[in-house]
Amino acid sequence: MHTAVVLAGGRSTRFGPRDKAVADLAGTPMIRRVADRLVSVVDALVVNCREDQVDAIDAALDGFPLPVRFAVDETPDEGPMAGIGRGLRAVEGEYAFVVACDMPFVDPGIVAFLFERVVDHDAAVPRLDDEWFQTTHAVYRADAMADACDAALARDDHKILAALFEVDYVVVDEPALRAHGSLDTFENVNTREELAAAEARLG
Ligand SMILES: Nc1nc2c(ncn2[C@@H]2O[C@H](COP(=O)(O)OP(=O)(O)OP(=O)(O)O)[C@@H](O)[C@H]2O)c(=O)[nH]1
Ligand SMILES: [Mg+2]
Repeated sequence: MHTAVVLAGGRSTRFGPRDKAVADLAGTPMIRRVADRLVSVVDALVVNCREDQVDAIDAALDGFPLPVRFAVDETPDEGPMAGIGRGLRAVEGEYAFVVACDMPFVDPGIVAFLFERVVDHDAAVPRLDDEWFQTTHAVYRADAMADACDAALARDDHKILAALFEVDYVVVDEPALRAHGSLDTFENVNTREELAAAEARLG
């Protein structure tokens, strides 16, 4: 049983007045594009967001073929790591792929490979040459990482790496990632300009 946890609890401040999670990207809400890319590699979807986002996201996911569950932030605006922990608590299986709602080119081949690499560990985290850990595009053992998130938050540390470094993680490097899919998987849409660029690529 593999789950995807889609993080959508941010305020999209660089994007503008509206929520990028449900922004139209070439005719499809962004979060729906992310979800649709994952149908072949997971069995269920968990969406982490604020209460005030639920109706719009639920509408965007209307007719999605897998079970969808919402994991609403108890306290909003605690940062993405709090969202990861909250989302992972709602996961039923052992492992979950955590992904930001603004990664519309997420590659199922790479996701499947991360699920392979995480076996016997608590996390499989991509890291490209000369870049930092892709913690919002990683597979986690749900209970271990949720515990690590709670522990970090309890000491008022909101950094994702503070939680990650508490668990047994493996780094998945660029050559391995390239062998399993397109690095476009990590592209994320933060601004209107990036939305236009993504739209252009989708033709
Ligand atoms: N639950 C929760 N998720 C968050 C929070 N902040 C960011 N996220 C999510 O983390 C992911 C990466 O964050 P960003 O790309 O910075 O998105 P954002 O914070 O909405 O956008 P900006 O306001 O422009 O930084 C996105 O999927 C966000 O929805 C938060 O405070 N709580
Ligand atoms: Mg942000």
